[in-house]
Amino acid sequence: MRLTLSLSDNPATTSVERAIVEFRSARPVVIDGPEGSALVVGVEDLDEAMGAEIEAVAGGRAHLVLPAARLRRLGLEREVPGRVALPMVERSRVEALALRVDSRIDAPVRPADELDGEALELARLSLVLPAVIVVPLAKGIEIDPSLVRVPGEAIRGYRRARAADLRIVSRAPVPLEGAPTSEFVVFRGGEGLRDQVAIIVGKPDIAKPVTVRLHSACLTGDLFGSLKCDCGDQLRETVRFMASNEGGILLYLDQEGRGNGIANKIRAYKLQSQGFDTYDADEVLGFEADQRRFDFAAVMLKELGVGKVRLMTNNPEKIGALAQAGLEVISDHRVLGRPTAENVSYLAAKRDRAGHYIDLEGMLACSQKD
Ligand SMILES: Nc1nc2c(ncn2[C@@H]2O[C@H](COP(=O)(O)OP(=O)(O)OP(=O)(O)O)[C@@H](O)[C@H]2O)c(=O)[nH]1
Ligand SMILES: [Zn+2]
Repeated sequence: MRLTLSLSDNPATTSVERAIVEFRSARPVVIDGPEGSALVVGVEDLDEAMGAEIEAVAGGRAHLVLPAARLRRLGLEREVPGRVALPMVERSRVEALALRVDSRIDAPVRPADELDGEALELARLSLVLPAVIVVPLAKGIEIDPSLVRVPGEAIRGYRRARAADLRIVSRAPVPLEGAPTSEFVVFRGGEGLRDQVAIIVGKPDIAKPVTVRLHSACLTGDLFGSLKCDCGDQLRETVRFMASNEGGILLYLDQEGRGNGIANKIRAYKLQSQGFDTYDADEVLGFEADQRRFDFAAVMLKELGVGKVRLMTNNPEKIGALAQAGLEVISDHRVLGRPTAENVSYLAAKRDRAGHYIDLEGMLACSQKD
């Protein structure tokens, strides 16, 4: 008898998720495109054995793909990702080209093709360093049939498909300090299968504009009170404000490190300890200023029945994303943490380089009064 039960109603999304698991486990995957297929592996995972295997199948056609941000840091003015033929650079230099601050590029860089771009997107979705080795596969070449294959097109459409698919899987009251009437509502189906959480504080009237905060996870700041950012203060101040006013909804979004993941954020912190600011450090690693998308937050709010929001934020991107998704957004409420010696330059960079509405002088004056 043949089992006909379908494993998924969306095979494209499923194949991307399998590819993410493989990528995070340091196993190569095959991306299929209209022009052909390629074997792809993250630079982070390139060890001697993997390198030798790649050389065996590559026949001189393997290349290193780097995002535009990284190429800029290597001294090239680029708007699009680029590729360097691996036979032109020593394998031992690959990691340096992907990561090292003092690295220089001395081989020709050609524009990446569509499949190269999809390989980089897979690395980003997998929260590994966005630097990949791509090996175009010659027609008819035999490869291990247990390797996971994913259509490139599915990678490109993944974030959008996932956002549309979020569903509530559990909810329960969780009394919080200072906000005893709070409920946690867990959504499943986000990017990379990461769960997203809505915390309903008090009893907001959803017929009126609801006070809302989209809060991207920050392990160091939210949980440990890191002095490098303002996240912990913003989180607690938001809950306190909602509890002592008409209630509200806080979306706690699994977007650690502006969506780059905790490993890349701590890599960026290491670079910051060497003098790079928050955006430059991310650029060295190959990330543009902000990886996050907030369209799925609008889906969560709509599922909770919310149509009008009063958004607590300083970030114009969040305001734009919710408005774009069809929510009515009032955005006159800023959330200011405490400026510290360690976070003023971070706050100034957000204001000057990402256009966040941060009145740093006002914050400093306030904190001196306290
Ligand atoms: N990559 C990177 N991420 C950081 C750094 N410092 C903080 N973060 C992350 O930045 C994000 C901050 O998110 P939010 O608190 O939502 O803040 P925001 O985008 O500044 O917007 P608002 O607070 O709403 O004004 C979290 O995901 C943090 O983990 C850093 O130096 N580098
Ligand atoms: Zn933080």
